[in-house]
Amino acid sequence: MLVVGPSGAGKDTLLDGLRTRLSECEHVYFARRMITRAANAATENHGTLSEAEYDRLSGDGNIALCWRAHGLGYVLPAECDTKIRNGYTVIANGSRRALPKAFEKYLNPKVILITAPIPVLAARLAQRGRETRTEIEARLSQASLELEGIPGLIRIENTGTVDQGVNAILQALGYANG
Ligand SMILES: Nc1ncnc2c1ncn2[C@@H]1O[C@H](COP(=O)(O)OP(=O)(O)O)[C@@H](O)[C@H]1O
Ligand SMILES: O=P(O)(O)OC[C@H]1O[C@H](OP(=O)(O)OP(=O)(O)O)[C@H](O)[C@@H]1O
Repeated sequence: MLVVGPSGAGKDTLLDGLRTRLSECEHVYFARRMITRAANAATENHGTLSEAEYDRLSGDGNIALCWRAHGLGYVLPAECDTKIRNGYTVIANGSRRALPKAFEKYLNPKVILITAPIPVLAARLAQRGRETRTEIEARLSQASLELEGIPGLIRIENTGTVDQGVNAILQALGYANG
C-alpha cells in the first residue's frame, strides 16, 4: 500500500497516526524508508544511507523499490517483500513518479493519494522548516502532478485535523470499525 502525494500534504503525519491506530493489527507492517538525507527524529521515521550505498542497493536490486526525487535517493528495503510474501500488508510512503515501477513489480498495489490545496501545502512546508525556501518552491512546483489510470485510487483531502485524515484513510481501507 503506497501513500503518495505532494510535499506537505501530510503523508508522514498521517502514516504516523495510522501506525498508532493499527498497532494492534497483526499482519500490517509499516515500511521504514532509507533516504540519502539525515533523519529528523522529531518528524520522520526513516533511515539514512549514503549516495554510494544507494547506488549499490539500486544496482544489485536487493530492495523492494527505489527512486530518485528532490536530488535524493529513496529505498524501500527488501524486508518489505519478505513481509508481503509472508502475508503482511505493507504500508509505505511512496512516490507518484515511481508508481509505474510499483505496478510493474507488484500484483495489486493500493495507492492512497493525500492532497491539500497549494496554499495549504506552502504554509505547511514553511512551518515544517525542513527545506530551504528554494527547495520548498521546487517541491511546490511539482504539487499538481496528476495521477491517471491508477486502479482503485483512494484520494484523501487532508485539510481537516490529523485525526480526521487518519480516520478517512481507515474508513477507505475498511478498517474503520476496528
Ligand atoms: N491535517 C493537518 N493539519 C495541520 N497540519 C498538518 C496536517 N497534516 C500534516 N500537517 C503538518 O504539515 C507539515 C507537513 O506534513 P508531512 O507529514 O511532513 O507531509 P509530507 O510527508 O506529505 O511532506 C508537518 O509540519 C505536519 O505537522
Ligand atoms: O514522485 P513524488 O510523488 O513527487 O514524490 C517524490 C518524493 O517526495 C517524497 O519524499 P520526501 O519525504 O522527501 O518529501 P515530502 O515529505 O516533502 O513529501 C515522496 O515520499 C517521494 O519520495
